[in-house]
Amino acid sequence: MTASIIDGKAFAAALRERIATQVASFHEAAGRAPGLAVVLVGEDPASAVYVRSKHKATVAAGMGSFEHKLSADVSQDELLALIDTLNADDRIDGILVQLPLPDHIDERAVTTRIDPDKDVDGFHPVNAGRLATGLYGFVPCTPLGCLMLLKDQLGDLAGLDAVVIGRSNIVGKPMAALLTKESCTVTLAHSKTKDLSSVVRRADIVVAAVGRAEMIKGDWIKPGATVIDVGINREAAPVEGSNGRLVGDVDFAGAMQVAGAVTPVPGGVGPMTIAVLLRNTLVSAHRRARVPYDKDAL
Ligand SMILES: Nc1nc2c(c(=O)[nH]1)N[C@@H](CN(C=O)c1ccc(C(=O)N[C@@H](CCC(=O)O)C(=O)O)cc1)CN2
Repeated sequence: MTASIIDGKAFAAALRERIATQVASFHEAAGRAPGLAVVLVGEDPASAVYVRSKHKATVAAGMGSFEHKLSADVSQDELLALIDTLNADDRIDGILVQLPLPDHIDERAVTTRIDPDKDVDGFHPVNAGRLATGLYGFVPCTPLGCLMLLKDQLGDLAGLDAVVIGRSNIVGKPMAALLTKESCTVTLAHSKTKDLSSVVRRADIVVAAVGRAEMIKGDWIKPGATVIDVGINREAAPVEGSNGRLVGDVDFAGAMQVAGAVTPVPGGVGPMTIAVLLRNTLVSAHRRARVPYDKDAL
């Protein structure tokens, strides 16, 4: 059996096109474009690439992009003061501080300073609480992107057995909450889970978000299962000066022999993160300007 490959890159491109159409309608109705502020602290090369991609995608969708690049030694107080300014700026509907932050800055202090109603990353405890209790709020981009791919692949998820491997606040926990909301039977597995391979073997849906290259083996997968690989791990470069291969948390070749469908790395979940960020920003703009929007198109 050979699984089908879930093309996250194509799905994300189509979502960004639908968003651009709705941005134009919003602009007409509200007299302004939705605005996204992205804050980058320091020079982490991967973060710089992601922030550049966010800027390009924001502008391409017709939104206003407000970039703030701060030096690696900026103080926490200066960063919090910038967030206060962005919270008060009416042109800005969404605020995102790129993670990871330098060690001297407390990530929790930063994410909780963002106005929950502009928190398009969905990392504020108020939004985590809203998701956990079934209230309307912002959902973190990566897990919401995974859910969109799963629903596109499988339709109704009710009654399916799902395992989420990894319990981070950014991916694992919100993913488990989203799947619970879809009436899946959810297991949230982690580094202390006993006999992980048996837990994975029971699942119709596997979401791997552990951050360990190719940890989930092909023979752990239930035949026909849908596998969503959130991991982005760079292998050591084969020759000095070149880039190592990107691999996910799942042994892709092994999973392809058994699963029904698998997301690749790259080109699976990753591109959904930025497309959903635009979606959350557009939704925020509509809510803040009290302009109704077409939920089904997003
Ligand atoms: N404030 C936030 N910080 C971070 C988030 C986040 O959602 N909010 N997520 C990640 C980084 N990230 C976006 O910020 C991101 C990661 C990966 C991709 C992506 O498209 N990946 C490509 C491969 C890219 C490559 O070649 O390296 C893929 O998987 O196809 C987009 C965005 C951490 N920080």
